[in-house]
Amino acid sequence: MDAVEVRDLQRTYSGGVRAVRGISFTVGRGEVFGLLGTNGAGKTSTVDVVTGLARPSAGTVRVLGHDPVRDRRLVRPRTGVVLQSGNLPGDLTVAESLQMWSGTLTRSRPTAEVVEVVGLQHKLDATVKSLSGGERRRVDLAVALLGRPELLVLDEPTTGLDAQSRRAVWGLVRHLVDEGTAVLLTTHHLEEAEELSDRLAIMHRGLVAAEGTISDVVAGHRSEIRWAASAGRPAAADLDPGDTVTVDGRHVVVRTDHLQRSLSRVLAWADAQDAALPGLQAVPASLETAFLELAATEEAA
Ligand SMILES: Nc1ncnc2c1ncn2[C@@H]1O[C@H](COP(=O)(O)OP(=O)(O)OP(=O)(O)O)[C@@H](O)[C@H]1O
Repeated sequence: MDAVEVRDLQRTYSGGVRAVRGISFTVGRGEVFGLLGTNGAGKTSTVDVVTGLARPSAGTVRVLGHDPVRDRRLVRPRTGVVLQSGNLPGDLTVAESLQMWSGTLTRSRPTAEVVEVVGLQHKLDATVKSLSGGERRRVDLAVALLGRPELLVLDEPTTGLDAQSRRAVWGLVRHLVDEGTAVLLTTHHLEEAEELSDRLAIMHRGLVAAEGTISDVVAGHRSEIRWAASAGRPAAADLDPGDTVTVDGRHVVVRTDHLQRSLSRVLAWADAQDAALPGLQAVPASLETAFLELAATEEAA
C-alpha cells in the first residue's frame, strides 16, 4: 500500500476558483515525492487535502490507507507535517515546546535525540519567538519528527534557511527515507527537488504538467548553447540537423538534443569565421530548463 494515493483530485473554492482540476499521484513508502509548480498552481490546495485540513471537491485521497479527514485520529499520529507557517506558541522555550508535543504522542522519540538531529542543542532555553526564521524552521521539523512519522509532509521546508542548514535538512530527510519514511515535499527550489526527489510532479494551473523521475521529466527538453548576439549567428546549414537557432534578447541560442555534437559544430563555425563567442555557455537540459518550458506553455490554461 502506498503512503499517499491521490486519484482525480479536484478542489474548487467558493467563488468558483478551480485550484486543482483533476490530478493523480502516489507516494510510496521510503520515497520522496516532490510536488513542484508555478505560483498558484495548486500545490498548497493539494497538500491541505493530504494533511486532512480540507476535503476534496471531487476525487479521492488515501493516506496510509485511510481517509485523512474521516480517519484523522488514525492518520494524524502517523504523519509529520511541516507547513509554511509554523504555529508553535512563541512564549514557550524550545525545550518546553518539544516536551509539550512529546506528551501528546503515544510513541515519541526522545526529545534529546530530535534536538541533536536538527542541531538545536544550543537553543533549548530560548523562547520560540526569539529564534531566527531558520531556527524556527528547525523547531518545526523537530516537532514533526517526534512522532516517528511514517509519512512526512514538508511544505517548503528550507525556505529561509542558509545554505549550510539547508544541506543539513537534506541530510536529515535522506536519513529518514533510508529508515522507510515516505516524504511529500513541496518546494520552489529546483536544486532541492533534484537533490531529494525520487519522483516528482510539476503542477501548472491546477493540473500535473509533467511527472516521473527527474530523467523522465527532463527527457524531451533540449539543451542550449548561447553566446552574445554581437558575435553573430550561424546559418542552419552550419549546425547539426534538427538544431534551432534564435536570438533571445542579447543572446544567440541554439537548442539541441545532442549538446556535445552541436557544440563542436558551433565552435567549428566560429573558427571558420575567426570569431570569438563572448559569454559562451553550454547548458544541458535540466529540471530548471524543463520547469521553465512547462511554465511558459499555455496548453493547461
Ligand atoms: N481560500 C481560497 N479561496 C479562493 N481561492 C483560493 C483560496 N486558496 C487558494 N486559492 C486560489 O487557488 C489557486 C491555487 O492556490 P495554491 O495556494 O494551492 O497554489 P500554490 O501552488 O501553493 O501556490 P504558491 O506556489 O504561490 O504558494 C490560486 O489561484 C489561489 O489564488
